[in-house]
Amino acid sequence: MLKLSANLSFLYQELPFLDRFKAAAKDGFKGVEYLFPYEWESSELLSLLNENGLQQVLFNASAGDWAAGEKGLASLSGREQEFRDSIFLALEYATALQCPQIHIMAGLRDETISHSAQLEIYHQNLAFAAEECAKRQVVALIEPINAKDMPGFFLENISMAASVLNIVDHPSLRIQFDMYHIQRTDGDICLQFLANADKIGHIQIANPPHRYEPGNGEINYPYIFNFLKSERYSGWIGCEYKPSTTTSKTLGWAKELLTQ
Ligand SMILES: O=C(O)C(=O)[C@H](O)CO
Ligand SMILES: [Mg+2]
Repeated sequence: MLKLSANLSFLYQELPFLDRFKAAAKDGFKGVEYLFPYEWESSELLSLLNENGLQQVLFNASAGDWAAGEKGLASLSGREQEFRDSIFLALEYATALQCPQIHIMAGLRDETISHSAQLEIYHQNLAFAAEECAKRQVVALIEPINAKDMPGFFLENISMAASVLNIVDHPSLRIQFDMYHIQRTDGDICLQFLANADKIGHIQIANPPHRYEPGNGEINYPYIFNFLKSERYSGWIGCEYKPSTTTSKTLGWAKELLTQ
């Protein structure tokens, strides 16, 4: 059976953040994910998870100065210590929230150094993060993000993510396969999934062109869900979409999956 997680940074934005846990549980979600937990105490977040019978599925390691446009630290020259500190902090939260995976964003291409030099930094930082994650039974995830939404993002497509995993070669490092980004960058969602199935740790969904809910856009999600069932995908599927109306009204497509 497919397991859906509510991404609370995207869904239920009609509510204050801490109220979104209850709303997600009321709609039938058993898991939640979101961008960053760091402005709240982990004890407060843990109480909300427990009160609402929810599992924390994923959150991101700090991505640098997000408000100033930074998109991760993992490939940035001269930021190695900050990167390591971001992993230690993420792992403290992951342990407290019993969260099995963290997403580590690559950062933007730095044109002041060569691509290969930046790639080498990325590999080394990910090897460090994977090793630290393994000590806590946490999986580190990397996600290719489409260049139309995030120009200059260093990890630009699924084949680059696969090649990074081949080089770093650590069992605690896997791909966050966001179908919205895959569709906008490469297409061939099912074939890309099959080619990389052994490397995929987490899936996220939204429907192009507007990043709306599955039932509203160009990807045929009923076909994709049947495909994932036939492939016996057993990880979580994060609903990381922009609801086209209030969130609960966009969940018609998920009724069967949320009531199982
Ligand atoms: O935007 C996405 O698709 C993500 O999953 C990141 O965590 C945030 O940019
Ligand atoms: Mg995503």
